[in-house]
Amino acid sequence: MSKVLVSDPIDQAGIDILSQVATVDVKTNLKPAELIEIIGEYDALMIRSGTRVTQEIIEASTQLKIIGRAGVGVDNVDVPAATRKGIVVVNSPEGNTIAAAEHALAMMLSLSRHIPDANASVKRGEWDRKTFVGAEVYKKTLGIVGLGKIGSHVAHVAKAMGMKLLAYDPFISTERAEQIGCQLVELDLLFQQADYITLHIPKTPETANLINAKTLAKMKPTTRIINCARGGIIDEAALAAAIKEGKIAGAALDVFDSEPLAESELRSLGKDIILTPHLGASTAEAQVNVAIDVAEQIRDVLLGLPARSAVNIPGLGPDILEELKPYMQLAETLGNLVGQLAGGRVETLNVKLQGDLATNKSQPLVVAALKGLLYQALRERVNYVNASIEAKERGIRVIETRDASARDYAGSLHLEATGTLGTHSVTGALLGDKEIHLTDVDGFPINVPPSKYMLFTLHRDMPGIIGKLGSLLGSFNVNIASMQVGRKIVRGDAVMALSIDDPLPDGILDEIKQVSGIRDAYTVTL
Ligand SMILES: NC(=O)C1=CN([C@@H]2O[C@H](COP(=O)(O)OP(=O)(O)OC[C@H]3O[C@@H](n4cnc5c(N)ncnc54)[C@H](O)[C@@H]3O)[C@@H](O)[C@H]2O)C=CC1
Ligand SMILES: O=C(O)C(=O)COP(=O)(O)O
Repeated sequence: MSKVLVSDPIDQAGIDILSQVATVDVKTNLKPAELIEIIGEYDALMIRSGTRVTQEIIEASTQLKIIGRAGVGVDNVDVPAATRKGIVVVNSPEGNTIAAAEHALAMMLSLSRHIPDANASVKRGEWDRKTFVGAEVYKKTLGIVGLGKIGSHVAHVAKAMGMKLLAYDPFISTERAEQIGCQLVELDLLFQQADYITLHIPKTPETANLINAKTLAKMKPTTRIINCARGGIIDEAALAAAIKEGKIAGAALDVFDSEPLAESELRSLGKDIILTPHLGASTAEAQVNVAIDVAEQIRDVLLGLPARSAVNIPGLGPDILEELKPYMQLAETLGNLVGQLAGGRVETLNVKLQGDLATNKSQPLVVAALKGLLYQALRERVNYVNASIEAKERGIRVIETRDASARDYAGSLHLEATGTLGTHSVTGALLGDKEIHLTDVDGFPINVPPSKYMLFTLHRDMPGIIGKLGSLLGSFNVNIASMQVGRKIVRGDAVMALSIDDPLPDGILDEIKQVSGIRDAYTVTL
């Protein structure tokens, strides 16, 4: 039975799902050294933001197949290191959207009305109505940095509160922003005009320290900043200084450069700052959502099925996966086949998407073809996660072309591998949307479903050759399940594709190549 380590608190609903397929150990607050010591036992790791999955931890794993982040941000996981090791990293892109957006909105209103400090003062026995005079958000300008899932929900609610919305997000269109009721502007303009700035971006090298002394200087003395995205997007020392010097009015922070927040100037800024301990996703509803979402993906991967929200399988979202699933199998089979026909070291793989496939998102199909191509060399170590990296490290050049006019089949895939031993090609299509058929080998038209053991010959199309091959195989007790010849002209060159019931015994391939008229022969295991 597989073993799953849950190293941060997650909802029981997730544990229940994992328990269907695995032994689940919940061990929270592990020190890095403790995690390194035990990670070798586990097939899956489930975390939230509390566990840092570093390169050392990933390298110490020996059978880890999946890291599941019960939340959105995967900045606490060394994703490139996981990718190199073929470990799929999944998250829950939508499970806590509402929770995080509502926390940001709650922070904005709390900061405007000094609710935390006013509450604390009443609880101390005071009745101070002067100190806590606030500001309204109605008709104020909210600058949203990052108009993704959380930013969009914040926009939706803020709009209903009568706020004017500016947004900065270089990856979304003006039309989309307008649909959400936001005016897309440059960052500088947002900094200059916003009364409230709320951050909803991932932490990346581009966004680290986005709010710093220089950008803070562009803001109005009445500006309030809300960060429920990630620590490190704000330079905390610069922010504390700006609030102290009255350059901006205040800030509400849920996330910090280093968590838990250690000694910090931020704690000394009174009612102009609100600090919460990374609570954005901490609602009962969100925790159930993310736990189920991620546990289901871990369960699926442990059962050998694909994950729906893998962050390190390029271009493979759930909708695309659904649409391309049968073609992924086709691409993988063809990659495996052409790799075996080419033998030796493959230097170039041409991937041609034909017919309807020419209009599809091709990246997953290319990855699947590479996975198939590398299977002989890497066996189970190659998967959708690391196939592209492994190919790159082996110097395999991938050329992708499209031909929408190829109409023999609704959609077909043509792979051509050139390596140290020459060039070979295969084409395949799906019949009835499901069944894989090989439709061409080395330029010769055929129509056969692939089988586990196959034999291909390149020969001269002449009488008697099929009989000779048949009796030779028979003398070695090899049973032929099906056989088909593909030729372009009568008595010219031809290809024979045979499905056989068992692997070809040693030595027989050389004898086949000696048969007069047979120029070459290849045995393939799929
Ligand atoms: N405090 C908490 O507990 C929680 C925090 N989060 C954090 O909130 C953030 C946003 O989450 P979602 O909205 O779900 O993600 P999302 O992926 O839907 O949206 C992020 C948006 O940021 C934009 N973006 C990326 N780089 C940018 C840049 N350099 N400048 C401006 N925009 C940029 C993207 O185009 C995208 O539209 C993430 O960092 C996530 O980790 C999420 C959930 C809970
Ligand atoms: O989902 C996210 O990105 C979060 O920041 C939530 O973090 P958490 O799971 O509450 O530790």
